[in-house]
Amino acid sequence: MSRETIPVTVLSGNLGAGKTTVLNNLLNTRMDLDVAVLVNDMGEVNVDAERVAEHSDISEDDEDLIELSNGCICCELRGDLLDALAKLAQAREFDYLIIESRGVAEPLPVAQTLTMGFDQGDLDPTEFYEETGIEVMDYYELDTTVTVVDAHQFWTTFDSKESLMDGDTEKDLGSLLIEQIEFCDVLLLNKCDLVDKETLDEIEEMVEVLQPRAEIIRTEHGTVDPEELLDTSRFDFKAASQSAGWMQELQEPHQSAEEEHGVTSFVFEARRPFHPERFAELLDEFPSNVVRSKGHFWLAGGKEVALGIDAAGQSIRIAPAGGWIATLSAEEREAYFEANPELEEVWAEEWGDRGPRLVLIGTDMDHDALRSDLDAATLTDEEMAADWSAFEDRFPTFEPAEAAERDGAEASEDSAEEVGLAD
Ligand SMILES: Nc1nc2c(ncn2[C@@H]2O[C@H](COP(=O)(O)OP(=O)(O)OP(=O)(O)O)[C@@H](O)[C@H]2O)c(=O)[nH]1
Repeated sequence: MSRETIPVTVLSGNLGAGKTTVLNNLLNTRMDLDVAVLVNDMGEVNVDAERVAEHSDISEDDEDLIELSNGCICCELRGDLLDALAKLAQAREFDYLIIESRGVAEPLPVAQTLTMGFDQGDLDPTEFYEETGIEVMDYYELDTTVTVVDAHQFWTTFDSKESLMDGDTEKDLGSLLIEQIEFCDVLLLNKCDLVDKETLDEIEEMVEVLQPRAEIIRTEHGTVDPEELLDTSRFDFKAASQSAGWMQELQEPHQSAEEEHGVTSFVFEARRPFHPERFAELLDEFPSNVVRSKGHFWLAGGKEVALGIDAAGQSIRIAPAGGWIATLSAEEREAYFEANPELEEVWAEEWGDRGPRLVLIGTDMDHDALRSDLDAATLTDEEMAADWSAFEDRFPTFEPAEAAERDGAEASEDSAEEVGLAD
């Protein structure tokens, strides 16, 4: 098989979800593809690589098996990953590459590394790259991103407060799981042998709300038709990064009916800012059945900048989400409306587009109670007329200059601050 670029499948999934089992199954299935494998393991010794070598035709000394240990390919090993892949492609001909990322790796940065190479802003070029100018995009094309989910541990992980270090940031397992679900083309719901049908339906319903674009496949012991994972051409960076359920909900809001297992989502919108202290208190006490919330909001005191909120599991990230359109000059605003006519619908007298717009996804959520709690966190008539700078405010402050032009409702990752509002 010959082609210009080598397609790549990336396997992600929490610790022990079954990535290596899936990989070994794939390698043991007769395929007319010559597959190379890159395994990124946690510790100094690459146990997964040994197991791949043990259970397949690929040997550990084989050039087709690369191990990157003692670091994470989505953080500190990104440069190493680019070099290893470029060298691999130069050294040998093969048709397909499978990358098994380690248990805590986020799929998005791995996908970015493969699609953008060294052009990622914060990545220093390696010696190899400086000398040769060769990098991944010259040889590879991301074909499919796969998340392996442990159905048996699903709800435990989902609710888990247990945290892991992911590079410099601490992440709880629940939010990692959500990120992995939100960013994939194919989702393997593995270990189905350990779970009853009703639980599986319940998990699937949650996954469908969080990630409507993914193909969900139920598996036992990682057994899956290779055609579902290799050479599918399903990966599309833009679609993948924008496909999460919350994003669709914000773009086409609808009140979802109570589903069989109570997984629902709704959009909260208001024309007033949140009171900084009341909103912080609400976030401190946010019900645990709200599993995902995302969007932007207006905080009394910050008339210039919209703040983005991105909450998954136990972690809440706040970041500037751009300036309000209302702060633009009349001409700029005109041009903005021409390009985005739908924005005229969210325009209100006096405050323009300022106001919270959040989507909440959860199980058995009491929409009315949540809506009224959120409403109660916005300013009262009296407070609207008061001096907003006098309100106690525990939120991080961002200067207008930090806020790039608002792009949808997304919080910019670069300046996000993990907030522990309770502290
Ligand atoms: N019962 C059952 N066990 C499974 C299944 N899939 C994998 N396992 C077992 O679960 C354990 C973890 O599987 P791995 O394939 O090592 O998981 P992993 O995601 O590669 O794990 P890390 O590399 O540690 O992140 C192993 O003992 C597997 O044999 C399954 O579908 N059912």
